Amino acid sequence: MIELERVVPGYQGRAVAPALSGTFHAGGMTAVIGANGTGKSTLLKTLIRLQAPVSGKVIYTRGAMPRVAWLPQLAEMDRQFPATVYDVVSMGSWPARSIFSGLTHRCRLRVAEAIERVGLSAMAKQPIETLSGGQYQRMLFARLLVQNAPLVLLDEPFTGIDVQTTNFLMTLIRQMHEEGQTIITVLHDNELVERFFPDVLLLGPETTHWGATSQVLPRYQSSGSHLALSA
Ligand SMILES: Nc1ncnc2c1ncn2[C@@H]1O[C@H](COP(=O)(O)OP(=O)(O)OP(=O)(O)O)[C@@H](O)[C@H]1O
Repeated sequence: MIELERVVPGYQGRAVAPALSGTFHAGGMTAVIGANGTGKSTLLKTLIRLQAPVSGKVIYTRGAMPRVAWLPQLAEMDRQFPATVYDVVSMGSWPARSIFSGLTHRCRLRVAEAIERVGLSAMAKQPIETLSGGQYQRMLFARLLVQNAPLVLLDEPFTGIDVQTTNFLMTLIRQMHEEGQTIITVLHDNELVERFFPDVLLLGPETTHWGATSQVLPRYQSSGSHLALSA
Protein backbone atom coordinates (compact mmCIF):
# COMPACT_ATOMS: atom_id res chain seq x y z
CA MET A 1 0.00 0.00 0.00
CA ILE A 2 2.85 2.38 0.91
CA GLU A 3 6.42 1.82 -0.16
CA LEU A 4 9.31 3.78 1.32
CA GLU A 5 12.44 4.27 -0.75
CA ARG A 6 15.25 5.47 1.50
CA VAL A 7 12.88 7.93 3.20
CA VAL A 8 14.53 10.21 5.75
CA PRO A 9 11.89 11.87 7.97
CA GLY A 10 12.73 15.36 9.22
CA TYR A 11 12.12 19.08 9.13
CA GLN A 12 13.65 21.83 7.02
CA GLY A 13 16.44 19.59 5.78
CA ARG A 14 17.23 18.21 9.26
CA ALA A 15 16.85 14.43 9.60
CA VAL A 16 15.14 13.13 12.75
CA ALA A 17 15.46 9.40 11.89
CA PRO A 18 17.66 7.21 9.73
CA ALA A 19 16.71 6.35 6.14
CA LEU A 20 13.87 3.85 5.87
CA SER A 21 13.11 1.42 3.07
CA GLY A 22 10.28 -1.08 3.08
CA THR A 23 6.58 -1.59 2.49
CA PHE A 24 3.43 -1.21 4.54
CA HIS A 25 1.26 -3.88 2.95
CA ALA A 26 -2.48 -3.42 2.40
CA GLY A 27 -4.40 -5.07 5.23
CA GLY A 28 -1.34 -5.11 7.51
CA MET A 29 -1.20 -4.10 11.16
CA THR A 30 2.09 -2.49 12.16
CA ALA A 31 3.25 -0.92 15.42
CA VAL A 32 5.80 1.87 15.17
CA ILE A 33 7.94 1.83 18.31
CA GLY A 34 11.06 3.52 19.66
CA ALA A 35 12.21 5.92 22.35
CA ASN A 36 10.91 9.49 22.65
CA GLY A 37 12.07 11.78 19.88
CA THR A 38 13.11 9.05 17.45
CA GLY A 39 10.76 10.39 14.78
CA LYS A 40 7.70 8.15 15.06
CA SER A 41 5.13 10.96 14.75
CA THR A 42 7.17 12.60 12.02
CA LEU A 43 7.18 9.34 10.09
CA LEU A 44 3.38 9.05 10.28
CA LYS A 45 3.04 12.61 8.98
CA THR A 46 5.52 11.82 6.22
CA LEU A 47 3.50 8.78 5.14
CA ILE A 48 0.48 10.93 4.39
CA ARG A 49 2.31 13.99 3.06
CA LEU A 50 1.62 16.23 6.04
CA GLN A 51 5.42 16.55 6.21
CA ALA A 52 7.84 16.31 3.30
CA PRO A 53 10.79 13.92 3.85
CA VAL A 54 14.31 15.32 3.92
CA SER A 55 15.08 12.86 1.14
CA GLY A 56 13.73 9.66 -0.40
CA LYS A 57 10.36 8.75 -1.82
CA VAL A 58 6.97 7.74 -0.43
CA ILE A 59 5.19 5.69 -3.10
CA TYR A 60 1.53 4.68 -2.99
CA THR A 61 1.44 1.35 -4.72
CA ARG A 62 -2.04 1.94 -6.16
CA GLY A 63 -1.10 5.35 -7.55
CA ALA A 64 -3.01 7.93 -5.51
CA MET A 65 -2.70 8.28 -1.74
CA PRO A 66 -5.38 6.09 -0.12
CA ARG A 67 -8.12 7.70 1.95
CA VAL A 68 -6.72 8.10 5.45
CA ALA A 69 -8.18 8.22 8.95
CA TRP A 70 -5.66 9.95 11.18
CA LEU A 71 -5.63 10.14 14.96
CA PRO A 72 -2.92 12.55 16.13
CA GLN A 73 -1.51 12.63 19.66
CA LEU A 74 -4.00 13.91 22.23
CA ALA A 75 -1.85 16.92 22.99
CA GLU A 76 -2.30 18.17 19.42
CA MET A 77 -6.07 18.46 19.76
CA ASP A 78 -8.30 21.34 20.75
CA ARG A 79 -10.46 20.03 23.57
CA GLN A 80 -12.20 23.40 23.96
CA PHE A 81 -13.65 23.40 20.44
CA PRO A 82 -17.37 24.26 20.75
CA ALA A 83 -18.94 21.07 19.41
CA THR A 84 -20.92 18.10 20.67
CA VAL A 85 -19.90 14.44 20.56
CA TYR A 86 -22.36 13.96 17.70
CA ASP A 87 -20.84 16.88 15.74
CA VAL A 88 -17.31 15.50 16.02
CA VAL A 89 -18.28 11.93 15.12
CA SER A 90 -20.34 13.11 12.16
CA MET A 91 -17.25 14.88 10.78
CA GLY A 92 -16.09 11.36 9.90
CA SER A 93 -18.65 11.25 7.12
CA TRP A 94 -17.38 14.39 5.33
CA PRO A 95 -15.48 12.44 2.67
CA ALA A 96 -18.76 10.80 1.67
CA ARG A 97 -20.68 14.06 1.20
CA SER A 98 -20.33 17.76 0.52
CA ILE A 99 -19.35 19.90 3.48
CA PHE A 100 -22.35 22.14 2.63
CA SER A 101 -24.97 19.42 2.46
CA GLY A 102 -26.66 17.93 5.50
CA LEU A 103 -26.15 14.39 6.71
CA THR A 104 -28.10 11.81 4.74
CA HIS A 105 -30.29 9.37 6.61
CA ARG A 106 -27.66 6.67 6.01
CA CYS A 107 -24.88 8.89 7.40
CA ARG A 108 -26.94 9.69 10.48
CA LEU A 109 -27.52 5.99 11.10
CA ARG A 110 -23.82 5.28 10.71
CA VAL A 111 -22.89 8.07 13.14
CA ALA A 112 -25.43 6.85 15.72
CA GLU A 113 -24.20 3.27 15.36
CA ALA A 114 -20.57 4.31 15.85
CA ILE A 115 -21.44 6.37 18.95
CA GLU A 116 -23.31 3.37 20.34
CA ARG A 117 -20.43 1.02 19.53
CA VAL A 118 -18.05 3.07 21.68
CA GLY A 119 -20.58 3.31 24.51
CA LEU A 120 -21.30 7.07 24.31
CA SER A 121 -24.97 7.12 23.23
CA ALA A 122 -26.05 8.81 26.47
CA MET A 123 -23.48 11.59 25.91
CA ALA A 124 -24.08 12.23 22.20
CA LYS A 125 -25.40 15.77 22.77
CA GLN A 126 -22.79 16.81 25.31
CA PRO A 127 -20.18 19.45 24.51
CA ILE A 128 -16.82 17.75 24.02
CA GLU A 129 -15.16 19.90 26.68
CA THR A 130 -17.21 18.00 29.30
CA LEU A 131 -15.72 14.60 28.38
CA SER A 132 -13.08 12.74 30.37
CA GLY A 133 -9.89 11.74 28.56
CA GLY A 134 -11.14 8.18 28.02
CA GLN A 135 -14.56 9.35 26.79
CA TYR A 136 -12.86 11.81 24.44
CA GLN A 137 -10.75 9.03 22.96
CA ARG A 138 -13.81 6.79 22.54
CA MET A 139 -15.46 9.65 20.64
CA LEU A 140 -12.45 9.95 18.31
CA PHE A 141 -12.58 6.21 17.69
CA ALA A 142 -16.28 6.55 16.79
CA ARG A 143 -15.21 9.13 14.20
CA LEU A 144 -12.62 6.67 12.84
CA LEU A 145 -15.37 4.03 12.53
CA VAL A 146 -17.54 6.46 10.56
CA GLN A 147 -14.62 7.38 8.31
CA ASN A 148 -14.07 3.71 7.44
CA ALA A 149 -10.86 4.64 5.59
CA PRO A 150 -8.63 1.99 4.00
CA LEU A 151 -5.61 3.40 5.86
CA VAL A 152 -5.75 4.16 9.60
CA LEU A 153 -2.88 5.97 11.34
CA LEU A 154 -2.96 6.20 15.14
CA ASP A 155 -0.38 8.17 17.12
CA GLU A 156 -0.15 6.91 20.71
CA PRO A 157 -3.90 6.28 21.00
CA PHE A 158 -3.76 5.03 24.61
CA THR A 159 -1.77 7.78 26.32
CA GLY A 160 -3.45 8.65 29.62
CA ILE A 161 -6.20 6.06 29.04
CA ASP A 162 -7.15 3.48 31.72
CA VAL A 163 -6.62 -0.25 31.20
CA GLN A 164 -10.28 -1.06 30.62
CA THR A 165 -10.72 1.60 27.93
CA THR A 166 -7.37 0.66 26.39
CA ASN A 167 -8.51 -2.96 26.06
CA PHE A 168 -11.81 -1.84 24.62
CA LEU A 169 -10.16 0.44 22.03
CA MET A 170 -7.58 -2.23 21.20
CA THR A 171 -10.45 -4.61 20.41
CA LEU A 172 -11.92 -1.98 18.09
CA ILE A 173 -8.57 -1.61 16.30
CA ARG A 174 -8.41 -5.37 15.85
CA GLN A 175 -11.93 -5.40 14.42
CA MET A 176 -11.01 -2.60 12.00
CA HIS A 177 -8.04 -4.68 10.88
CA GLU A 178 -10.21 -7.80 10.50
CA GLU A 179 -12.59 -5.74 8.37
CA GLY A 180 -9.69 -5.07 5.97
CA GLN A 181 -8.35 -1.68 7.07
CA THR A 182 -4.58 -1.17 7.10
CA ILE A 183 -3.45 -0.10 10.56
CA ILE A 184 -0.24 1.75 11.47
CA THR A 185 -0.01 2.70 15.16
CA VAL A 186 2.66 4.45 17.22
CA LEU A 187 2.73 2.68 20.58
CA HIS A 188 4.84 2.71 23.75
CA ASP A 189 3.26 -0.37 25.33
CA ASN A 190 5.37 -3.39 24.33
CA GLU A 191 2.92 -5.85 25.84
CA LEU A 192 0.15 -4.62 23.53
CA VAL A 193 2.55 -4.65 20.60
CA GLU A 194 3.48 -8.26 21.29
CA ARG A 195 -0.12 -9.41 21.78
CA PHE A 196 -1.82 -7.66 18.92
CA PHE A 197 0.56 -6.43 16.22
CA PRO A 198 2.01 -8.92 13.69
CA ASP A 199 4.58 -6.38 12.42
CA VAL A 200 6.81 -3.80 14.03
CA LEU A 201 8.83 -0.88 12.75
CA LEU A 202 11.42 0.02 15.36
CA LEU A 203 12.99 3.46 15.03
CA GLY A 204 16.30 4.06 16.74
CA PRO A 205 18.58 7.07 16.51
CA GLU A 206 21.03 5.34 14.20
CA THR A 207 19.29 2.27 12.89
CA THR A 208 15.86 0.83 12.22
CA HIS A 209 14.39 -2.67 12.27
CA TRP A 210 11.26 -3.54 10.37
CA GLY A 211 9.62 -6.95 10.27
CA ALA A 212 7.75 -9.62 12.22
CA THR A 213 7.12 -8.64 15.84
CA SER A 214 8.62 -11.90 17.12
CA GLN A 215 11.92 -10.97 15.45
CA VAL A 216 12.07 -7.22 16.05
CA LEU A 217 10.59 -6.71 19.52
CA PRO A 218 13.20 -8.76 21.42
CA ARG A 219 15.92 -6.43 20.09
CA TYR A 220 14.12 -3.49 21.65
CA GLN A 221 13.34 -5.28 24.92
CA SER A 222 16.92 -6.43 25.30
CA SER A 223 18.07 -2.83 24.83
CA GLY A 224 16.01 -1.83 27.90
CA SER A 225 13.45 -0.16 25.60
CA HIS A 226 14.80 3.30 26.15
CA LEU A 227 18.41 2.83 25.14
CA ALA A 228 19.90 3.70 21.80
CA LEU A 229 19.92 0.71 19.51
CA SER A 230 22.97 -0.74 17.96
CA ALA A 231 22.84 -2.10 14.43
N1 LIG B 1 7.36 20.78 13.58
C1 LIG B 1 8.61 20.45 13.93
N2 LIG B 1 9.66 21.19 13.50
C2 LIG B 1 10.92 20.86 13.81
N3 LIG B 1 11.26 19.78 14.57
C3 LIG B 1 10.26 19.02 15.04
C4 LIG B 1 8.89 19.30 14.74
N4 LIG B 1 8.11 18.36 15.33
C5 LIG B 1 8.96 17.53 15.98
N5 LIG B 1 10.25 17.93 15.80
C6 LIG B 1 11.46 17.26 16.32
O1 LIG B 1 11.62 16.04 15.61
C7 LIG B 1 12.13 15.03 16.48
C8 LIG B 1 11.22 13.81 16.40
O2 LIG B 1 9.95 14.16 16.92
P1 LIG B 1 8.72 13.16 16.88
O3 LIG B 1 7.57 13.85 17.52
O4 LIG B 1 8.53 12.66 15.49
O5 LIG B 1 9.26 11.97 17.80
P2 LIG B 1 8.47 10.76 18.45
O6 LIG B 1 9.31 9.54 18.26
O7 LIG B 1 7.08 10.69 17.94
O8 LIG B 1 8.50 11.18 19.99
P3 LIG B 1 7.52 10.84 21.21
O9 LIG B 1 7.63 9.36 21.49
O10 LIG B 1 8.10 11.67 22.32
O11 LIG B 1 6.13 11.27 20.83
C9 LIG B 1 12.21 15.64 17.87
O12 LIG B 1 13.56 16.02 18.09
C10 LIG B 1 11.32 16.86 17.77
O13 LIG B 1 11.77 17.88 18.62
